Amino acid sequence: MVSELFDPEQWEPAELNDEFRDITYHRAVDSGTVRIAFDRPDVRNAFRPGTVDELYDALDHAKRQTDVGCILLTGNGPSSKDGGWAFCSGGDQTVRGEDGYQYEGGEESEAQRASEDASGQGPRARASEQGRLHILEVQRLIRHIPKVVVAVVPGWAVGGGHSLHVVCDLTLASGEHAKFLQTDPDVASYDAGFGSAYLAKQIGQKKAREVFFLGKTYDADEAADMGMVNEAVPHEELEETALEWGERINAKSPTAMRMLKYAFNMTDDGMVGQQVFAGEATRLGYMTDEAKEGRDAFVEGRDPDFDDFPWHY
Ligand SMILES: CC(C)(COP(=O)(O)OP(=O)(O)OC[C@H]1O[C@@H](n2cnc3c(N)ncnc32)[C@H](O)[C@@H]1OP(=O)(O)O)[C@@H](O)C(=O)NCCC(=O)NCCSC(=O)c1cc(O)c2ccccc2c1O
Repeated sequence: MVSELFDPEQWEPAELNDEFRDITYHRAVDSGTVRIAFDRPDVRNAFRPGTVDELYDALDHAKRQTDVGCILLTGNGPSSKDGGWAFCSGGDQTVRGEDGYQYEGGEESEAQRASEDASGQGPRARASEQGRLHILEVQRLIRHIPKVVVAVVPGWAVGGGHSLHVVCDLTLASGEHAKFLQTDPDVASYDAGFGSAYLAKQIGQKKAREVFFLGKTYDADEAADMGMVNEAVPHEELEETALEWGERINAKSPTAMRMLKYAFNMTDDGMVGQQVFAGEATRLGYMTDEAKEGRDAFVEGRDPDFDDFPWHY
């Protein structure tokens, strides 16, 4: 069983799924939606460095599927130990070293080993001696991926797990079991980027400071009232609803959705936000006959003739 809320009739294993150890990766049978799930329910889906590598690989794979418009990010459950549910409880504190989270011996998955072999460069420093904080790379991938990423929260979203839901485009939460909590300062950590500053853009400065400085736990309805959760639904309906959201999203224009996501990002993302948006504007430009004329003229060794193309206003 993948997860108690997982309906096996709706999903098939995605490429790479069999090679993952700490996550599962599925593709919807009937729509362009994928489901990526933390799969360490007995530790509230805490992530270790290998988990983060797998998450990055799955997201990067999903990014390159041109028939996929929606990514669901969730946590499998419940815990076999106590029946508790979690989206993600952040970095696994048992493998936290002095400079980040440490790989344990043999933690690399088959997928990582395969990708290292395929590079032809021998083992890269992926499973390194260095501590890692590369969940931040995952955050940036979620932020820039040209698809809608939905955090589907069946239980605890805590610490770095809370920050992950913040950076997702939408959050759908279990009415009964979802709980939102920031423990970063309890364990002397701080996500000083999307996890805090961007959260303040979502729920306001006072509330964001309350989340970190008082460390209260919020249920799904409270989190929705605060503006960091889109909707709370009955636990049993969580994944069904998430799949419906995926279908709604996939029915829309891919270009419009991509441009909208980057437009929403741009005001907060500085020059990188402008670059990402502008890159898509360039792509649209490349698709015009006007651009083809510029390219063809160069290739054919003649002056370009733009006379037929208007100066739009
Ligand atoms: C999540 C909890 C609030 C749940 O409490 P509950 O009482 O329901 O459950 P238990 O506490 O009994 O937990 C069950 C079981 O899971 C283990 N566990 C839970 N969380 C973790 C964890 N994060 N790491 C390791 N293990 C965990 C727990 O020990 C129990 O094991 P047993 O063997 O006893 O069964 C509560 O568990 C909790 O508060 N967890 C810790 C949350 C936390 O502090 N997370 C880390 C925050 S820092 C972070 O995530 C982070 C990561 C980064 O990579 C960053 C990078 C850059 C900047 C910042 C980063 C950052 O802040």
